[in-house]
Amino acid sequence: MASRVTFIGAGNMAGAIIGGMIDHGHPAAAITATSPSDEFLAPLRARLGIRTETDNAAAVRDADIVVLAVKPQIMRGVCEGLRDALQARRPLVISVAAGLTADTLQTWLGGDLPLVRCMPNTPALVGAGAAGMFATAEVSAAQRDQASELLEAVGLVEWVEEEGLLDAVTAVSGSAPAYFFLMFEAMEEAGVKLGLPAETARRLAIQTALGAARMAQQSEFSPDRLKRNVMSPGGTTERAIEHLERAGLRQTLSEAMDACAARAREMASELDQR
Ligand SMILES: NC(=O)C1=CN([C@@H]2O[C@H](COP(=O)(O)OP(=O)(O)OC[C@H]3O[C@@H](n4cnc5c(N)ncnc54)[C@H](OP(=O)(O)O)[C@@H]3O)[C@@H](O)[C@H]2O)C=CC1
Ligand SMILES: O=C(O)[C@@H]1CCC=N1
Repeated sequence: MASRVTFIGAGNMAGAIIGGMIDHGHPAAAITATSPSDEFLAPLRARLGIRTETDNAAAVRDADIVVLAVKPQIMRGVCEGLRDALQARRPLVISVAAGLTADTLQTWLGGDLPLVRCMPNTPALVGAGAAGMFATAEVSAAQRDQASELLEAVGLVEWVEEEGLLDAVTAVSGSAPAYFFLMFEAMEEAGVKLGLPAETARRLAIQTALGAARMAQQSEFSPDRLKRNVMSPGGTTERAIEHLERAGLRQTLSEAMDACAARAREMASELDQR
């Protein structure tokens, strides 16, 4: 029988994982999502066939897995409201919140629950997610497998053995779809300046990213070698890559990712009011 999974919060991230799970064959009737407003839940219920609830504690009473998917800033109230129901049932709890440590979450939840911290990303919606996962000591091997299975249904899963590394995962994959979307915007704008219709430039840029990603994933060669294969000596790509390197693309990306990970750490200390 499929695990009964309850999502606390039904926004962008929960919606992406739920959509991917259903596409991958998880029965919609075994998925529950909660939100304060039924007005928001009604279309989800109609579109996906999942169960919905406005009462978080009621929604976890028969759950095997509970995914905490609300904004970090409201997580404390949500956890405290769930504490009794979760302590009574002790399901596997998976938090997808950025920058909220397992210690903080355990304190809010009353302690000692099997808790996995997960940093997923929104391409889970199309089955191409990438998630970093960290298991606390309370998580059994079987529960770790359960968490893997859930997230593998919507993409790649990488476990880290040090919780702090989830901040690096946030920089490399959790926040990173936005870096690529920014690049699509910029390439479309540049393509238009070069005379292409916007739609044509957008389609070409996106398809190229998809092709490059698939090649990098399937090839035996490193990204550097694949890059060099495109660069004919004295040709057009060489000119473009020289420009990107001179303009400091690597440094800019590195600084952006440092800022991302630093913000996750900052959020952890801002929100840790145990
Ligand atoms: N978006 C992303 O790409 C990623 C997000 N995350 C993490 O996922 C979490 C959710 O982010 P995201 O999905 O973007 O945020 P959203 O704002 O899209 O979703 C949060 C949802 O929680 C609902 N909500 C608010 N209060 C409650 C409550 N008391 N009980 C139940 N549900 C409630 C909100 O409803 P309403 O709108 O009505 O308030 C909303 O539907 C965050 O912790 C974030 O760090 C992690 C990785 C990637
Ligand atoms: O921007 C954020 O805080 C969340 C976490 C990772 C992606 N979105």
